[in-house]
Amino acid sequence: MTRLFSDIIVTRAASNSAGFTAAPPGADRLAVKDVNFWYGPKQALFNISLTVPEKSVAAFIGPSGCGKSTLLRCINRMNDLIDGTRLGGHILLEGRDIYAPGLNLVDLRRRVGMVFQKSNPFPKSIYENVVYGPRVSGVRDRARLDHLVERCLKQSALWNEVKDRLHASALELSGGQQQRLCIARALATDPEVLLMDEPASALDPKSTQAIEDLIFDLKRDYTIVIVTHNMQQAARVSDTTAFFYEGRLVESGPTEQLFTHPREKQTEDYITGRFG
Ligand SMILES: Nc1ncnc2c1ncn2[C@@H]1O[C@H](COP(=O)(O)OP(=O)(O)OP(=O)(O)O)[C@@H](O)[C@H]1O
Repeated sequence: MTRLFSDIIVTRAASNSAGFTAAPPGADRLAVKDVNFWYGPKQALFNISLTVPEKSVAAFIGPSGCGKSTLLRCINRMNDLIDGTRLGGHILLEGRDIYAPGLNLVDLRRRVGMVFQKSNPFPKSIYENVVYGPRVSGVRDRARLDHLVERCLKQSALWNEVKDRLHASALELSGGQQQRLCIARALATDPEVLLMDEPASALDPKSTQAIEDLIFDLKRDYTIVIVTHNMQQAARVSDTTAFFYEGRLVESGPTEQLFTHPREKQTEDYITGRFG
């Protein structure tokens, strides 16, 4: 049995000033270990363990309500913002537990960027949207910010469409362009991991294709986790896939294997459209 979401590698090393460690050689970028999660009394995730290799795309799939987005939001501690939530287990970024006491949350969210289903640009210019995070972190140098804007908009394949109107409102962009702008904004803080919660589900086929092409390009530099309802999309963009059902991880592995030779009957029923 080949497993890309392989056994968890937990290695301790001296932490840097931000409370994180350098990646031990061969470590997965991200590891979820025995995670249980509750919204108040309701348990939404049960004993989830998986790993995501560096510079790859992992897709989370499964029927509505199975916990995909909940797990994604645990990876940058977005669920902390909801009263009454509780997590058991560990989520390791470069071998370091992101739920460890004293962890710097601002730094975590810089390192683990997030793109949502519905694009959410700020009501500011294109330029100001991209530089928002770096500005908050204190970057003031104009030349540096200009350079950053160009780099991030190029990385998000938006530069050619907006380079002549960087100071126009972001709200004037099309839905697909706004989503690419949100990706550029997420890239501006130099994340290592990008979380994407159904990033193309509100877009037309052409914009969806643009986002999928972009994900393919971005994995050269970033580790990406995408939640999607669209199984063709998971098959097209991801290297590994994890199938969830009712808060449990049913099966995970290389995408091609999971879609062609699923180990579990439940996975097969889902990917062949028998339920969900
Ligand atoms: N803020 C919340 N408070 C209470 N329960 C929640 C909250 N958010 C999600 N849940 C519950 O947790 C479970 C998992 O939800 P989640 O949104 O993670 O599923 P999902 O697989 O992403 O679904 P979808 O594909 O419909 O987005 C569901 O039963 C849902 O009702």
